Amino acid sequence: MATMIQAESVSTTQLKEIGTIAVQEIPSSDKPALLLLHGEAEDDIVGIFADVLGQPWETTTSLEDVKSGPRGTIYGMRSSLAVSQAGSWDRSRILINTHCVDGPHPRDDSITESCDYEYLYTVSTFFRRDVARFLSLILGQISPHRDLTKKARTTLISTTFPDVHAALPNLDILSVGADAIEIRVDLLEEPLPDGGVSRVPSLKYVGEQLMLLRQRTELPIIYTTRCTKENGRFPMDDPNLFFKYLTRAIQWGCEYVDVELWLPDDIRRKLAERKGCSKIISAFHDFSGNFKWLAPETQTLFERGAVYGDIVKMYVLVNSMQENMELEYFRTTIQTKYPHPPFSGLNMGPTGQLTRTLNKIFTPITHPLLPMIAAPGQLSAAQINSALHSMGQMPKLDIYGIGSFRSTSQAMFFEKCFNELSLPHQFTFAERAPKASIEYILRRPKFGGAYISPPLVAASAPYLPALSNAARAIGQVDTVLVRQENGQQVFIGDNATWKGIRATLSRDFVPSAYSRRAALLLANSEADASASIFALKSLGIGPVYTIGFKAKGSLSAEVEPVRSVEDMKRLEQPFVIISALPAEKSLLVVPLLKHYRVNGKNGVSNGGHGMKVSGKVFVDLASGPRKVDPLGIATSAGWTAYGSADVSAWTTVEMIRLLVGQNTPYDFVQLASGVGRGLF
Ligand SMILES: O=C1C[C@@](O)(C(=O)O)C[C@@H](O)[C@@H]1O
Repeated sequence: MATMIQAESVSTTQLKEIGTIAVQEIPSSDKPALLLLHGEAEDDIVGIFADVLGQPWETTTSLEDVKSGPRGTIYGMRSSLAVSQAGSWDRSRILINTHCVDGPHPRDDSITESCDYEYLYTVSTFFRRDVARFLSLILGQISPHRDLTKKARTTLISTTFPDVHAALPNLDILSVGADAIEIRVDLLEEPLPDGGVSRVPSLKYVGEQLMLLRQRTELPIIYTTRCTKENGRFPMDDPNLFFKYLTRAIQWGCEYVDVELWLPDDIRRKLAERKGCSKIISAFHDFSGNFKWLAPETQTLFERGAVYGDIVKMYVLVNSMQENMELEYFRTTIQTKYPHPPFSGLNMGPTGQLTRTLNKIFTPITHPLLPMIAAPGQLSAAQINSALHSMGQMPKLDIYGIGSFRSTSQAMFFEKCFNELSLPHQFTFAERAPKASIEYILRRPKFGGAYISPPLVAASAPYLPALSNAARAIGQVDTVLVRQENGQQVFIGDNATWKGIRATLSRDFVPSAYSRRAALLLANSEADASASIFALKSLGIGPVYTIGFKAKGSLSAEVEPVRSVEDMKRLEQPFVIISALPAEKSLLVVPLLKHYRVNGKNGVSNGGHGMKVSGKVFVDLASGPRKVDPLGIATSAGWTAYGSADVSAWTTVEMIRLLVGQNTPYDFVQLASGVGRGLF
């Protein structure tokens, strides 16, 4: 069975001898079993889902075929046919209703109700990465919540648009520094034929608004139906209205669903039972001005929220500084008593702004480009950072970019990002000088971290004794972090490049698409390929065949060199090809791309037995001028192709997260580079 790398942990006690790397068995049932319902003549979506999943697919007219067919095959069926046979459906597969919003068929909510999930899409502009994100979440193959709970501080941007269309042009800027984005469903204003707006937007309207937002952002979405008593517009006379709208949010694959604490227990329980991979934020707001943080009932409120909440949020309107002190006392005592679930607590109103800077879990932020603030006293990310700095909570650090001339545009991006977020840090770019220069920079008094491009060979840097698991296994450090351990400052050598490669690979494919499939890797040396091997192994890839080098290090298990045409003939068909060759050798990959070309439309080829098999992925890590265009050739041969600009942008996102704890959307990195698709 394939092995998967556990790459997250940073070990500061293990020194950098080539030790064993932590591995974890991939669950055997990692190929999901799905049945997709689709509209008449809209079965293309089944092929796309299957392609994203890396699984074969079939369309059928009978549920009996679906039950007896291979589990790994994705089945598609016209929704009208499924409805007539629904009585005999045994729920042995995850049932997803797909609906084409700009297609000819009206959406039938009764079909949605009988399905586990619903996927809404447009064909006029299609977003394959949205399919990958939706499937990865509902299948539990990614966990944004788990990732966010590891961050020291998290924020959410609360959008207050009556129509999401208005947000789209500025979305990348709005979301710089945000870890999640909130859609205030209660603030959406659905236009009515009579020129007015509906009191409660219809599910159809809400679904389409959510779809639009999700197509344009990679941030986890928080879906909120705020009630009238808590500064929202959702009427409170019928709690079932909340149940209906929040259930749909789960079916649409929202990462977070905001569930107000006043809702009856059975509604909150049923939502928790159905939440699947979505997370619940238990929400409580008090605008009375009489709330007491230190009253015994306040702890009870937290405990009630914690029953079904993955996060408990308690926000109250205050008038005095004293109440800020009381909240901070409550925060410390409650999280000492109950470290889980995380507590997001703050005081609203101008007096409470201090607590908006001290809260560390999902602090709501606003942005000058939003039409209005969502609640009294809300601050922007930049305002919070400035306040934290002035209170001594965010000391100024010197962050370095150490590298060659080629990477100076990355340096400019760091500067832009610091400015946009009002971070107090100083960014300095240092040209890589011989030998001791990196060690010298590390010893500067305010050294706060660095990225190093091209990366440093870990074994050549005795001044970096602590390495992350990834840096140790890959043998290369591209990011140096400064952490406090037992009151001591420690430098940690980390590697962000493998995460950039992994993020690129999983942009249009779910992680399980890679599991147990073969990969082909071309490079001049093992060092050039090791971040790719690590990324592939983290996705549970099967055998990795190499051309140009033989792997000998800690990542060499299941990595085999291809030395001859005979070897080539017995190779398993590769699902992914990565070229880590320099630009001038790029053309060497071309015959392979053509040999393993993907036949048919959209990279979907017929695999025999009436089954259609899925497409493949090509990544070219080379940058600089070249004689041929491997990406163009790959695309026309049916491959889904990515270049070094994609990988670099994802790597930059990861570096900024590691070095200054801020989230910058991939699209913002692309945008700020100002040069077409690429930064570097
Ligand atoms: O719950 C909250 C917090 C909030 O009310 C605030 O105080 O910032 C803003 C709302 O959009 C969000 O749902």
